[in-house]
Amino acid sequence: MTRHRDGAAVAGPQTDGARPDAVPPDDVPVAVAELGVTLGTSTILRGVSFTVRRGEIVALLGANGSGKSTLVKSLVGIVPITRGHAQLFGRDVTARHGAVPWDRIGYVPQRVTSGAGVPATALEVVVSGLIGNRRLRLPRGARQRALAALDQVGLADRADDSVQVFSGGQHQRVLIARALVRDPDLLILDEPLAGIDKRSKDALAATLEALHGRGTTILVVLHELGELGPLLERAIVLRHGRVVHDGARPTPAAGHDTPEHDHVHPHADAGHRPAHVPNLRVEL
Ligand SMILES: Nc1ncnc2c1ncn2[C@@H]1O[C@H](COP(=O)(O)OP(=O)(O)OP(=O)(O)O)[C@@H](O)[C@H]1O
Repeated sequence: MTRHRDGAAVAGPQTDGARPDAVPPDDVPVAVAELGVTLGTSTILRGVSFTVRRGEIVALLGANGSGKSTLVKSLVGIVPITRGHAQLFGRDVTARHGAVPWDRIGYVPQRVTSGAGVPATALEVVVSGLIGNRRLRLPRGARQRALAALDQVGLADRADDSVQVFSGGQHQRVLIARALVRDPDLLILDEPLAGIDKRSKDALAATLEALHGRGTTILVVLHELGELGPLLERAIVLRHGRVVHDGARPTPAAGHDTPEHDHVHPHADAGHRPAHVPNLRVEL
């Protein structure tokens, strides 16, 4: 028995108008209902509800500290869910450690290097994405699958290079390849554009566009829309741990969609809003 309407979603009046009730639960990549997270004495997320349907590419936006990373970490079981429920492909990840359907999910965490201090090659790091279920044995064809994943991020020619010499952008692409090597149905990326060079941003945008074209569902945490802006069909905006917008991608105020912009300060962007995004202040 599911504990909330399958694919039930959506907080507040600004929803995307979806009618997910008819969709079978194992066909819904992400369904979150009234999710709350408290860490120590701080309530980080409260009453968060939304659904990501198969094949969607959805941005999770919000200012620093609004709870974006905590939300995706709670979905993949890194941070415990205190209240409400979350399902990935119909599996209740609220329930217990191990409930996350890793065979269908690729996760790229925020700001980590792919093999700091380890003399691993790009291929070895990507192959590690095939290790799971507490077994160290690699499946048949692991090398070819890892090479294909590296090819998807434009690094096939660097497969045998040590990741210790890679730039931040190249590390990010290796980590994305590590997430892609299992051919996931749902890809979750936390700030993949942060601190990477323009070439890697363009490569990432091309990779995500190709994945989206093949039907992969993508949930991506972002500070700035940047190179990914044209791809994004929908945005969920968090503020102080709550969903304040779920629908059309907001248009940032002039100058706010550049890598140089400092997104931390509050501002009102009312004069730059498109008409179809009503009453929305977005701190990007
Ligand atoms: N383990 C923790 N214990 C207590 N508070 C935490 C913990 N992890 C994060 N927080 C707090 O939760 C809030 C949300 O953090 P989170 O990293 O989810 O925000 P974010 O929107 O991803 O921000 P950023 O864009 O800076 O990464 C912040 O105030 C942060 O200090």
